[in-house]
Amino acid sequence: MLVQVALPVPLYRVFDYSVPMEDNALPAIGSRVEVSFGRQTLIGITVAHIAQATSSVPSNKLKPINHCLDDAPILNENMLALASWMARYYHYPLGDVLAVMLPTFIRQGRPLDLLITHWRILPNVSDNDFHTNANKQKQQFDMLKLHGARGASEDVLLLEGMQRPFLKTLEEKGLIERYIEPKSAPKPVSLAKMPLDLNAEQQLAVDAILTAHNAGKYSGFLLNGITGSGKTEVYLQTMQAVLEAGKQVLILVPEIGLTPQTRARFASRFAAQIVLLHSGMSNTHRLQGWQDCRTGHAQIIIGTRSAVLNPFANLGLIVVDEAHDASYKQQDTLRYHAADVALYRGLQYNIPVVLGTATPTLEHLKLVDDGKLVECQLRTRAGSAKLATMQLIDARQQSTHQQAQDDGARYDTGLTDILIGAIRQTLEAGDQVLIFLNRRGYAPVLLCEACGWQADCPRCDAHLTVHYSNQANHNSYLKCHHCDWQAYIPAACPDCRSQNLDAKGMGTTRLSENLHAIFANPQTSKDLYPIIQIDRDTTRRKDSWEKIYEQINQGKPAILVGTQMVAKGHHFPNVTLVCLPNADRGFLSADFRSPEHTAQLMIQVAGRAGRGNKQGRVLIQTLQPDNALLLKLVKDGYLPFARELLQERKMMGLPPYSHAALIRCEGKTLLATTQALKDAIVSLPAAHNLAVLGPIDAPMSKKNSRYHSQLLLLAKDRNQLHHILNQWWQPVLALPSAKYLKLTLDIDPVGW
Ligand SMILES: Nc1ncnc2c1ncn2[C@@H]1O[C@H](COP(=O)(O)OP(=O)(O)OP(=O)(O)O)[C@@H](O)[C@H]1O
Ligand SMILES: [Zn+2]
Repeated sequence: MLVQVALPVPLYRVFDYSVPMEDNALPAIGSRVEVSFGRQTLIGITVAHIAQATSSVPSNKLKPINHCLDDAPILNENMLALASWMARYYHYPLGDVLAVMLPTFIRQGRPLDLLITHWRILPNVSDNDFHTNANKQKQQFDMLKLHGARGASEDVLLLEGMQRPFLKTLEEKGLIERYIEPKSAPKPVSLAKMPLDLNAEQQLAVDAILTAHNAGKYSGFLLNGITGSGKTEVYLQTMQAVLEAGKQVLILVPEIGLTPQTRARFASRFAAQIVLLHSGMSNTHRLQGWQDCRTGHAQIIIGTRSAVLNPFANLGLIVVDEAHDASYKQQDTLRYHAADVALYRGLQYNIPVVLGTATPTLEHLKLVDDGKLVECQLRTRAGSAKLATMQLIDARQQSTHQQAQDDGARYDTGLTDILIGAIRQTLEAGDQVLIFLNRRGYAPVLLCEACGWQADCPRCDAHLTVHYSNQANHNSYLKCHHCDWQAYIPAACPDCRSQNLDAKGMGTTRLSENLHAIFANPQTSKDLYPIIQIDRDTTRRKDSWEKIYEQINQGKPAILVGTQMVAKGHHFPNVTLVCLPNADRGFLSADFRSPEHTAQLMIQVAGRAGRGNKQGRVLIQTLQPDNALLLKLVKDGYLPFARELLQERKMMGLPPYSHAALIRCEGKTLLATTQALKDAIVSLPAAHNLAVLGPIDAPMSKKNSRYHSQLLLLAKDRNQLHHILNQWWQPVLALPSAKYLKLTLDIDPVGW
């Protein structure tokens, strides 16, 4: 007998190896083996046993495995089935699929059992054990103290800023100790807090999901509930029954929303083993989390996209929160969509899968129409909160506020007087204001007023963003938000030498500055209200988002200025006014998906208003107040708007009424990338109901000094599309041009 091994190489096949005589048994299917591959040594997964006679490799060419790494399979049938389904559906090599699925340490062949060092404070040690001059030690001691009697793992402590030498010193002084936490079977989950009384619609949703759970059947649900309708409470009460039945629950959350607050929402309801899985974790923790899912130690698993690829001992429910969120689609290597994979896994385990959102994607609405998802609607806000009112402000007719500069000249703040009046009124009433601007930095363009020169990225088809701050540290530079290229701000125009360079447009930093100028005390120029900027620049540091979060939750009047980071599921009860000074631009974009995505973002941001006891309102400042789509969204709300878009897509035969595959080609010149796609089309099987669009230059065709062309296949029938790709895609990758170009395939792309 031989073993067939899936190896992490970009080849669409598995490899046959023999097993040395002295090995007593064949490596089990699902276990890791180390093999020689060319001149490399690789670690792969055993996926089958075959008789030598059936191998296509002649026996004198067969190589033996070096050794088997596992006594028992690390991947069960369920996981292997998942891998092979993903390989088929996404047309991606099996070995590479497995490489994406597995934690780094598993791929590197490390043992499964990790011994993670924990540190804790010894009992009877108190603050008095420190001398006054041991400040730094005391500070480190206090950090550990925050973790209570159980302490925390070394990894976590180092991440928080503790330093190893100090841990050692404190240990030598007999103040703290290290220990290895024994893993015992988790205790049954119990309630830490009483559930809320559900309203009728919430109850219907919980009942529907639990009916599927009790029957042990797969069922996909779209929990379509407006912002603040209490979807979380539906998750919690459904989870309760599932956890009490001794099953695990997986909750997927968008990339950015994964803050300690997410954990706290679940930890405050259940006394349970909760495991967090996200991209910022160390390899040690990723492996530990993977093991905890696999052994059943983890009872509630909260994770971003890739958590859906984990092995689970006894999964009972999957929740995909904010299911519309773009971060669920992986945009490189294996381009999977976590919500689609979640549905597949639900089928595998015969369990319910809940996709929760206030702004369902058109794909999910179509699945409801097709009877593939059961829709549960929550049409009102939970508790006493009311949905905020939405109002358009015509920025063409309203004058924008002019602010005087030190030299007396006036500049335009980009905010209409109506908006400023509403902000002032809200602050004076003791409430908070949220202003949404989806652009970080100071300004999106640096322009020469004399000759029209603009500062562009030398590596991308994009303007450089001006990062500029008036504050003391004078940190000014130009930066490309696509490739991170940085440059100094030139003193004069490189083309015409004019010194008349001007930053055009508005980023969050500039808007915050304008707000300082407008709302500060005119005598002292001190802020009367804090202005809190929330974007990737201000939350880069580990704990900065948490600090901001705390400050907001104190509830004092403040102005929050944020990018889409603030749109995602946050609950700030004192925000009563939400302003969108120019969020509606997306309705003008050429991308047919842009209105859908823009509307989702607008509704999510708007949904942050009035979640507490006071009525909220939303002001949308626009230059296109007659735009039919915008009017529909504001007047009728998201669902009727989405239904209208869906109707348009149907008429035009666009997804979800057709199925798409996007082929991208990346190379040194557009000529080469376009030609490669033309060569590829030649072998495309002729088919009815298949539209071939392109090759065309990709949007932003130059990125990071590489050029991109693309080709789109649109088919009426999904099976037909996959049938064609099965015949066509692998030969395309074998074309001569594919050797020096990068060709990728994206199934169900979310943008093109
Ligand atoms: N049945 C209920 N009775 C009273 N209050 C409730 C009930 N259900 C939920 N709530 C409260 O309503 C608030 C909003 O709920 P939640 O954050 O779950 O909304 P959501 O639907 O997730 O909104 P979003 O989509 O905007 O994130 C929370 O403070 C929650 O405690
Ligand atoms: Zn760039």
